[in-house]
Amino acid sequence: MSPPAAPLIALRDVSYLPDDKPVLSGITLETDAKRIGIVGRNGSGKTTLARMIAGLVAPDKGTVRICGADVARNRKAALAAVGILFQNPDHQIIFPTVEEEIAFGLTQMGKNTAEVKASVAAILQRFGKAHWAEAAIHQLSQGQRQLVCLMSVLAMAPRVIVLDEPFAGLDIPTTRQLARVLDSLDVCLVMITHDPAMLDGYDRVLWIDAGRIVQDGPAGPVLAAFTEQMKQLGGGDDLSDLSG
Ligand SMILES: Nc1ncnc2c1ncn2[C@@H]1O[C@H](COP(=O)(O)OP(=O)(O)OP(=O)(O)O)[C@@H](O)[C@H]1O
Repeated sequence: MSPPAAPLIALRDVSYLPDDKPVLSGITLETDAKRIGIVGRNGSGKTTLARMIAGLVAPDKGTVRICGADVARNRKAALAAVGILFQNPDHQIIFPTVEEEIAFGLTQMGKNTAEVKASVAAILQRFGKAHWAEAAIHQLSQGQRQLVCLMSVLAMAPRVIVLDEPFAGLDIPTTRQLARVLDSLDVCLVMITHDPAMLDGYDRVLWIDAGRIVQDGPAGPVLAAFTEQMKQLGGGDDLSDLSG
């Protein structure tokens, strides 16, 4: 009998304490769910958690494994297991043309020149964007640049994709088009958002506050409780959270 497959996502008692400041505390999440949402107020730790799941931030305590790989320590395994899409495509893009940008991650994974070329062509073809290959990225719109980032991630065929508010700053049609692309993907999506509607139909939602999980469960009840509390807080006049 073969050993049981490792969970898609396994965070065990994870904490992150830069300069002894608890940004994340005691986060545990073990799941094979395909659609996971993360909600929470500004500064609650969502982006830090996203970066940790993607292996870009190492925990000070606990372990983060994606498909069995310790993503902070094994970067090559991390690249194959998990991809991340940031809110602002300009924080992700480093190359001047679309094909160079998509090729980068594939090269990092150790693929040879022919494999990289074939994968870049295949992903552009899949999205009907073969004509973008040599396009200058800075001449594309923000939505188009976000699509380049998504294609770069998908070309690497990760099992898990972390999305950190991927629609912020995009117009309604672009948001809906990209959301449909994401919905159609047979991969695990971990979506961070301030918009509960984006998590409609999700399997599981984590609500984090001050770096801790305050609720973790099916989307319906967690989002209802979260929305209610956000409305209550928004109804008050206390701006102390925003004081510098
Ligand atoms: N390396 C670090 N050193 C010190 N503080 C940090 C570090 N990383 C994150 N923080 C702090 O941790 C808190 C959580 O930040 P994070 O960006 O994860 O929150 P967030 O929930 O994504 O916020 P937002 O919704 O506003 O994007 C912030 O106060 C941030 O300044």
